[in-house]
Amino acid sequence: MAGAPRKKMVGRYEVGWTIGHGSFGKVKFAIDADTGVPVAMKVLDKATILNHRMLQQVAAPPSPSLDPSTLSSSH
Ligand SMILES: Nc1ncnc2c1ncn2[C@@H]1O[C@H](COP(=O)(O)OP(=O)(O)OP(=O)(O)O)[C@@H](O)[C@H]1O
Repeated sequence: MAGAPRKKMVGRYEVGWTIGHGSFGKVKFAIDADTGVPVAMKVLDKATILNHRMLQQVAAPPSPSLDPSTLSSSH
């Protein structure tokens, strides 16, 4: 018996399907497992980060602006 499919977790976020694609990677639907709040999680392409010298920004300490944005009705 295979059982239920494994949930992919990134930190406290349960990652789901791909919502869209942008210039720097893709955006995934995710749920904050602690609160149940749905968010949009941007997944950056490693090669693009290196090419654009964005590594310092990505490695910076977490700040509110780096948190996955809450899904908005504008998208
Ligand atoms: N907060 C969000 N809620 C719902 N969907 C989103 C959200 N943010 C992004 N998306 C979806 O993901 C797609 C890609 O978004 P993303 O921000 O990566 O690209 P972008 O708008 O082209 O900006 P960038 O130039 O930074 O790549 C959007 O077109 C939209 O479909």
